[in-house]
Amino acid sequence: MSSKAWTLEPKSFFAPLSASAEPNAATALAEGTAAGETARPLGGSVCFEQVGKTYVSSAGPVQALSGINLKIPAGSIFGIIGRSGAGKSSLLRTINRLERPTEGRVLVDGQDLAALDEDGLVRLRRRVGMIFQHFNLLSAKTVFDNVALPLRVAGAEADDIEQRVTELLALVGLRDKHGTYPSRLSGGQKQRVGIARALAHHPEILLCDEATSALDPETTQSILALLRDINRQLGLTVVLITHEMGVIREICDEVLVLEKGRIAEAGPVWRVFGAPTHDATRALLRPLEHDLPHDLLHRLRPEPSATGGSERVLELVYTGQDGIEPDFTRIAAALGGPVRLLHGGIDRIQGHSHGRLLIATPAPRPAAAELAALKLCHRARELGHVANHD
Ligand SMILES: Nc1ncnc2c1ncn2[C@@H]1O[C@H](COP(=O)(O)OP(=O)(O)OP(=O)(O)O)[C@@H](O)[C@H]1O
Repeated sequence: MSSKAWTLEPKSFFAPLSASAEPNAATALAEGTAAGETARPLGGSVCFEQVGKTYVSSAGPVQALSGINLKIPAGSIFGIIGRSGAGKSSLLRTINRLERPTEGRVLVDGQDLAALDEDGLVRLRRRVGMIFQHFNLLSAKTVFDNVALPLRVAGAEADDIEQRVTELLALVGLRDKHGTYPSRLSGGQKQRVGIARALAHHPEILLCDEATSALDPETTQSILALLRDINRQLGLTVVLITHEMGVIREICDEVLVLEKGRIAEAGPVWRVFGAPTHDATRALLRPLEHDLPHDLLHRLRPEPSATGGSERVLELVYTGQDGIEPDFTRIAAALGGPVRLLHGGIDRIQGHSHGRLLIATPAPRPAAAELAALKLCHRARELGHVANHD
């Protein structure tokens, strides 16, 4: 569990993940905070009590959440996973009341969000920052103005805005980008601006909706490093949705698995990932089971992309028996479509082919087992899907 204390942890703690441009920039803000502000009372816990959410759509009611009872401890990094449509965003968005539950209650530090009036809602949104997959920056405004926006809306003085934005840009490693427009930034830099903007009002909770899904693996690592530094140094609760199980394994303390709007299982990551008890969790964890190259693991999803354009990833194993050899012409013919070799290798041992190949194909059929039945390999299985524009 993350420490909620304001004491700074040893720098070496950050070493493995500190890939940000200014790796321990969070320290600067924490130190600045300690000098310039009074420490806040510790906060940032979230409690869901029997939460349900039913949307009314033209096609009829859609039950997105049902019977959610859960506590997110203050100061933790909490992951929410589940298949597409499981209710992850609906649940996350109840924490800043972008969605209102149709049943039950959501409490932030014991305060029932349903009871908030308009002023209370404004205060809540300052306590709960949010970052998004596509960053949601204003393209006609500079980095400085994007980060300053929530402070301006709140009526802050120009000097205070200048000081806070400068602190925030140092925190996220973008000191030299004040006057740059978003179109001139990389994806990782845009997300850093999004993080700085979300932290403008010293929130106690940071909600992250697929915050690294649009980023390459290396940039993902640097954003995760930043989120973890922020969590450790500022004591902020981080609640994140991701399709990338590696992200959960890397930085989360606890994880919730949602399945069809209900809790499949929840608990410390070591326990849920170490001994999953629900089929939905096992399906989500399948990509982690394989010894895959890092970039491929990062892109692998348990299901095809909802918007189309993804390829199946198949593992073909050769054990040297029966003279079976990798034959791409026959494999492509069996799949009825093109095949890309992603990874793998074959050794020749006393004239027999041994090894493993990972291939990608847009062909939805046949099932992996049929490739073995056709003697195109000894064993085959489907590992998941990758978007072919990745
Ligand atoms: N505004 C809405 N009106 C009607 N139905 C909705 C609305 N928002 C979400 N839903 C439905 O509620 C269910 C849960 O959606 P939600 O976006 O919370 O799932 P999710 O797990 O975040 O999915 P994804 O991973 O694809 O983003 C889905 O069936 C979705 O179609």
